[in-house]
Amino acid sequence: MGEPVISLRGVRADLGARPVLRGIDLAVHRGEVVALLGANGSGKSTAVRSVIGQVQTDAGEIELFGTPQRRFRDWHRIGYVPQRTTAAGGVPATVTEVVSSGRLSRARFSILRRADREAVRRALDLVGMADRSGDSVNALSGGQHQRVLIARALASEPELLIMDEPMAGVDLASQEVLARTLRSQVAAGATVLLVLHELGPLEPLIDRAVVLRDGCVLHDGPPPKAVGQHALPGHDHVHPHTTAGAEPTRTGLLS
Ligand SMILES: Nc1ncnc2c1ncn2[C@@H]1O[C@H](COP(=O)(O)OP(=O)(O)OP(=O)(O)O)[C@@H](O)[C@H]1O
Repeated sequence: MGEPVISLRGVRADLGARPVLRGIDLAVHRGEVVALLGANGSGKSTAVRSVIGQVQTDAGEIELFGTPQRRFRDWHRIGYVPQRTTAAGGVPATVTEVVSSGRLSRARFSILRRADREAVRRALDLVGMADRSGDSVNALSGGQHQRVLIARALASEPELLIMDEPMAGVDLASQEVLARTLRSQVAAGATVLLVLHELGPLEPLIDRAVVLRDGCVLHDGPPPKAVGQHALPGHDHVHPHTTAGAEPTRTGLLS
């Protein structure tokens, strides 16, 4: 097993008066694909947002690539795809502009050079959106929009990909593109942490599943065999969430 890329030990987080993470242990090793599963409100998004510093934790330790999170600076090594709350953000940006913003963490002085523009182009190619590069993101379908957000995360050529429900509300064709994109990232050695509502088409990729219930780890091991359409019974899915956490860490990761 490779070295831990993500390590959470005894992580607790209260949001408002509510204990949302109640002592989470979670390790993701280099090259692993780990699914974080659990019912609505079990704390999955809060857990991944605590990993990238968007939720302040109240206890426990978080390490990224072996470095305590508070000293970690290499945020370009992480690509984050937030939970999608709307089909488009309402900002009149083009597909290229959105994907380019994911490259800024790599670019010196925030100036995109040729190599950066090529990386943006590669990311767009990977998700099959190169032909839409000049279009406004507001003109895209939900699935296409999600592909753009994934391209944005890939633009920094990250070693670790964290995706919060990448398949939610995504049409079948886009799901296939996303599964193919992930496969190619994994084949190239990426480490992946996925928040999932159901294993679905990503199931063959997943090495291990961590199931949360009520802010605690209920299971850490082989992915549960498909239970109907959903990874867990009784998983009734409702969105979106409000922004959590008081003072997020400045990471350059986009939410
Ligand atoms: N900013 C906040 N303030 C207070 N409570 C919050 C905040 N954000 C989330 N919560 C609550 O924390 C709990 C866990 O939320 P979280 O989004 O982490 O769950 P989840 O497992 O990702 O759920 P889902 O499947 O709906 O995405 C929920 O009860 C949610 O209402």
